[in-house]
Amino acid sequence: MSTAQPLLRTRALRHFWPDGGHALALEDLAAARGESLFLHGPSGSGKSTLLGLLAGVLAPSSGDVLILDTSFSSMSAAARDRFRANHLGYIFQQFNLLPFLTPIENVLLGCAWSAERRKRAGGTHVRMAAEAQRLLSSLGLGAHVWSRTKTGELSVGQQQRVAAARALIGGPALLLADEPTSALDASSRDAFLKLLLEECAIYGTGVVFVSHDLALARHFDRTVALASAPVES
Ligand SMILES: Nc1ncnc2c1ncn2[C@@H]1O[C@H](COP(=O)(O)OP(=O)(O)OP(=O)(O)O)[C@@H](O)[C@H]1O
Repeated sequence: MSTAQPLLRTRALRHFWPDGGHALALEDLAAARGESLFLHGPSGSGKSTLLGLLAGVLAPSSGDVLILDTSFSSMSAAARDRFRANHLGYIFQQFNLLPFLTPIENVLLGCAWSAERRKRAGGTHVRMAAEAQRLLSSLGLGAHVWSRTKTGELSVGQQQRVAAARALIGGPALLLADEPTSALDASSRDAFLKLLLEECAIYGTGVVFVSHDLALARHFDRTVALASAPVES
């Protein structure tokens, strides 16, 4: 793993929820640019919590998260939003797409808040739309679906592809994915993951992919396990 260009590092990271019931304590984690990590653990072990910490939408109780050598704790809320828009893509478990927009319109939202991402996606509306189409095609969504169908009318597997393209457009440094394949059968899941990781490789995008399904681990450079038991504060 290269130390010259660290993608992410965590330092003594701990997170306690206000009710005090559960906590996350993580051994220090590091990933190089372009590296793909598979994060697994049973339900309730803190996978989504960790993704929230890595995305800077949750502040840790103690310890620190650094993305591209930059600590979220050193940033104002506005700077965090900007940093996230520029460098992070997120695929949510429920996709969080806008159902009345077309797939292309949904994908373009992925770079709507970042001039850097728009530039990397081509800069002009025409070029960005072409890049959105390329991504959707590469991720297995046929041309007949792109522009005319409302995203809410697509199947789960098709929506998953739109969500992935939205997260990837403009080449974020880090893609965070929260069980986006849980509704798919095994062969569709494997095919989708292969395509997704190929696109990440094209962009040089590193990945933290969360799942409880260990069978998916073989697609990734490295596996990180979260323990099931809550830790003591
Ligand atoms: N907003 C919250 N307030 C209080 N506790 C929370 C909150 N969000 C999560 N937790 C608790 O933190 C623990 C870890 O939750 P998290 O959603 O991170 O687990 P997970 O591994 O992603 O689970 P799953 O696989 O079921 O999605 C759980 O015990 C959960 O109840």
